[in-house]
Amino acid sequence: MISVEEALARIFALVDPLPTEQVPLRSAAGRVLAAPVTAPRAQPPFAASAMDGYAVQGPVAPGQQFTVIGESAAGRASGLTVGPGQAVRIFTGAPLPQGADRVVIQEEVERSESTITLRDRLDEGTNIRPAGGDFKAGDRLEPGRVLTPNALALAAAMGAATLTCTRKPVVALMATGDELVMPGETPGPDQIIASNSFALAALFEAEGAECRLLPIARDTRESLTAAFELARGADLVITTGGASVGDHDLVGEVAADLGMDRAFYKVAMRPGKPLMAGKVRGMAMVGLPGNPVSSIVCGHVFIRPMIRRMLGLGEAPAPRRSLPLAAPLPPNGPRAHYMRGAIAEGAVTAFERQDSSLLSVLDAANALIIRPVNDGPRAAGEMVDVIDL
Ligand SMILES: Nc1nc2c(c(=O)[nH]1)N[C@H]1C(S)=C(S)[C@@H](COP(=O)(O)OP(=O)(O)OC[C@H]3O[C@@H](n4cnc5c(N)ncnc54)[C@H](O)[C@@H]3O)O[C@H]1N2
Ligand code: MOO
Repeated sequence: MISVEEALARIFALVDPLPTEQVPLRSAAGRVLAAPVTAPRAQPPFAASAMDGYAVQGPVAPGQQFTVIGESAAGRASGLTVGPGQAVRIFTGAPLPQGADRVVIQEEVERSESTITLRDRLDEGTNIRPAGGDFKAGDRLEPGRVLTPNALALAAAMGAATLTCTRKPVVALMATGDELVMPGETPGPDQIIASNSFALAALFEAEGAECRLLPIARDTRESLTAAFELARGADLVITTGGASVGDHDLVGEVAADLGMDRAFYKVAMRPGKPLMAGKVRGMAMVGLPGNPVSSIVCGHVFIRPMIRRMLGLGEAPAPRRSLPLAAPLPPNGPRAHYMRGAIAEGAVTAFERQDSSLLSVLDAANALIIRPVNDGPRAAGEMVDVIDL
């Protein structure tokens, strides 16, 4: 058995960043930017008013009077030059007239015909947004980042109608097992309802992948081979179940028959021991254990980082942070233990029941507590690493 770290390194080695494609700005939310966006001009392109009021030449004092000589509105500059004693009526976002160095807001002004008189209390600011105050021509949105709503607005302001993004990894999810039926179907007395793929698809799609749920493969060579056939064209095939040592655990054998180049089988972790990975027919393949919690924990620990690598976001394990324990923990055994836990008031507690079949416990959890191999007993207050769920 190899360590979690070694397994992750070998998983990273199975994939490369995917090619890029052009994506309309409107569809680019959550995508990974793969080429810089460069501003062809500054924003604002001209010095602009930040308020509705009057553009004048300073300094200003209460009681001072100006003659209004014209108007500058957003999208319609005045074309005028403001001299001493002159004012241009101006609105938020409008270009500042030549000669003006201050906008007096209209609340601070008494207007009569074409004369304004400044009131007693004048604010300090100029109320002017300098040209290029937001960004300058040549400023860039750097690639290798996820396009958040804020980044999309910035790209739009730079005038980019189409963005170069990394292609979405296509992940084929293959649940295996004679006992499984789909939600909505009526299970026989000795059947259960398939759940793993729904969590995994949601996790991977949130990370930027496109998931295809294949029909459930039965525990026969024929059915598994047919399912692998249906996975063709995917970047990554994820199987769940059939990974262990039982007589009906055929995923490894069938993958081997299909020419799998195996990177490893079995990892010193709990849950997730019977994990396998390699390449099959040009696709990366990871075989996850069937126990729902095992498959989902492996999804967090291995597959999400793998998808990020395919998206060109580097090679980093799942982010972790350090938190104090709210209750003591017994010593750990020879496998790294990813314990389901709950964070409350800045401290984390492991659930009593840690069996890898318990989806109700996983749903109640908001963290995985990482216990290193052969970690000793831990007292309340000691720091542990956690992955937020
Ligand atoms: N003699 C041994 N037995 C087992 C070992 C071992 O080392 N020696 N390892 C155990 C561990 S650890 C795990 S994890 C499981 C993993 O086994 P498989 O990957 O072969 O998974 P299955 O046997 O197919 O299923 C396990 C369990 O999960 C249920 N399952 C499977 N797929 C789904 C799904 N898509 N949705 C919901 N539930 C699913 C399945 O019905 C079983 O109950 O092996 C241990 N055994
Ligand atoms: O590794 Mo199994 O995943 O402990 O339940």
